[in-house]
Amino acid sequence: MRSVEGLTVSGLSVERSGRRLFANLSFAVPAGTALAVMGENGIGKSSLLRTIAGLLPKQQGEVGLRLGRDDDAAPLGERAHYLGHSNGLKAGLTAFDNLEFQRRWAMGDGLPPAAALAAVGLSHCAEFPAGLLSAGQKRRIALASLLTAHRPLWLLDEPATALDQPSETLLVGLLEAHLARGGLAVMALHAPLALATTVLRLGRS
Ligand SMILES: Nc1ncnc2c1ncn2[C@@H]1O[C@H](COP(=O)(O)OP(=O)(O)OP(=O)(O)O)[C@@H](O)[C@H]1O
Repeated sequence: MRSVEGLTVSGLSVERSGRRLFANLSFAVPAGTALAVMGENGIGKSSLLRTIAGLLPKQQGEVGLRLGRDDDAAPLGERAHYLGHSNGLKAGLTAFDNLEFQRRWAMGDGLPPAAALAAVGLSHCAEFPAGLLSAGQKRRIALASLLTAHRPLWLLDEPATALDQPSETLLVGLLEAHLARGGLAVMALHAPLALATTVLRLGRS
């Protein structure tokens, strides 16, 4: 596959527990665009995202992120945010402290926690322990963490889970701003978002 400025996946094969999920999968996600990975439960959407993030081994193939920047040679995982089904929040820490922790852990050069909370409309929850927040509020805190460190590739597994319609609109706004800055997104989705995406539909081989 011809290399593009963006994410390139070529000839990817992944197995879990000895069962092949997909083989020889190739696609490209140009900078400034989003890819929606769709398909039935258990088909391998999360596994694909985790493989791109470097969290799961691949049997064959290549995954590369080239953006024409100085850090092109850096590990992809250091240039990506991965948001899985779990929000990755520490229940006993406040919303603010969760974001501060994640910002430091990612050596973040993005928004400070107060601004990230404001961006997802949760300034009033700053001092709440994350464990006491509602499911949708937790998801919004997880989305706020994307803003605390500039990373070009967002790997989002069903990012709209637990979000009400206004929050889903907020998510789309965050994505649009990220893509407008030349970022990329690969998302596992069951229902399309109100956002222009290319669709990769995984099926049984
Ligand atoms: N830790 C694991 N060990 C072994 N097999 C696993 C593991 N996690 C998932 N699998 C298997 O890998 C397959 C793909 O799972 P995956 O979570 O990638 O699917 P998915 O398309 O994201 O599903 P869903 O829409 O339900 O979230 C499933 O058959 C699942 O049972």
